[in-house]
Amino acid sequence: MICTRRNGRVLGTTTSADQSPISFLLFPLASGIFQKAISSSNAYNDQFRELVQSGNSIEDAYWELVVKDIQDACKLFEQIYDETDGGDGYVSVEVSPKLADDTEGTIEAAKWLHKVVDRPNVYIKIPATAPCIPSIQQVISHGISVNVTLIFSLARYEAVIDAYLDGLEASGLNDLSRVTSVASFFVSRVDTLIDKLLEKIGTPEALDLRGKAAVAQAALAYKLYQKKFSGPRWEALVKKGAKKQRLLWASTSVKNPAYPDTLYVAPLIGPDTVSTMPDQALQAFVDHGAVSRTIDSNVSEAEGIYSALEKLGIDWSYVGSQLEIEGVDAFKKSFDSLLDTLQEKANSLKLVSL
Ligand SMILES: O=C(CO)[C@@H](O)[C@H](O)[C@H](O)[C@H](O)COP(=O)(O)O
Repeated sequence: MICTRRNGRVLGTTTSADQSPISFLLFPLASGIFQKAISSSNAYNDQFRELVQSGNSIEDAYWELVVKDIQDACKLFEQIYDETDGGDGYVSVEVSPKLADDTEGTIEAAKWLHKVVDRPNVYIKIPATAPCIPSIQQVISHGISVNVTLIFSLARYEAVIDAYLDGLEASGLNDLSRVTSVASFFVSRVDTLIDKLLEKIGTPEALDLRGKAAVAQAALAYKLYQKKFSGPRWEALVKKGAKKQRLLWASTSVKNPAYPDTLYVAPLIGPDTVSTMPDQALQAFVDHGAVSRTIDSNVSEAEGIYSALEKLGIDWSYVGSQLEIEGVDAFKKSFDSLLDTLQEKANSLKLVSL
């Protein structure tokens, strides 16, 4: 397992049981990360001052700063991208979360970002909300690589895979090897919500299932991945160079301190998976984790847990929608708070904002 750090922050890692060498994959630039960088340093001051003084609104200035950062990061990772023939070395940048229910707006924003960043190793990050599923399909069909984020349920994950396959098929490209995607499946938040529901039920059986739902669902997601990326439909795309849409585990830090600190990393290791680990999860894994193929080592147990939860009255579709609402809301809040931070920066630099 190899990880990459910038300014002391772990950008991401991949773990795999049967691929060697294993290389770093993804630099996700989310608005929260950018906000931290901008508020805790003066590194952006000159560029920001120039942008606002030349008439840009705060939000336009944000996009200019982001595009420049993403281009720089893409350059940094270009070698990995080239060496792995476009398998690794991506940088991810998200469209505005305000567009999460706007199909057309998301398509336009993704095309714009892809055009202005103008680097082969950029992922345009789009949420897996129902209105954005057709956006993902369209964007892929234009040959743009996508990080699909905020996936919380198996049903939505299947729609995401279908959007990728449909998009590749609709692209009309003879060489599909440069159109790639990751599907960001969120893990720990599933337990956070389901544990609360189980505590409400309160029976010994329910309480015993706490802390098991998220990993079980992730294992079933991997089973679905294996099924969808095999068979005649997939083989026809492989002939044109198509690459599998890799499963990316997001939300991997443990939220309940009673749980093992590698709970959302150690059992989710398998070929073609990506684990995005914050410092806390990474340090725990480096300290006492072991790399071995675990993701499909006990699928029948995962199926048993999934259906036991259903029998207890846990509605997986409710869980998926509720987490999606909360996830989109958190992304929007983070984006708004980033713009507030930029406004404060403009005030402190005594710039007149528009
Ligand atoms: O959005 C993606 C990936 O697409 C995530 O990597 C995201 O940046 C972070 O991992 C998650 O937001 C962190 O989740 P959590 O620990 O706050 O539950």
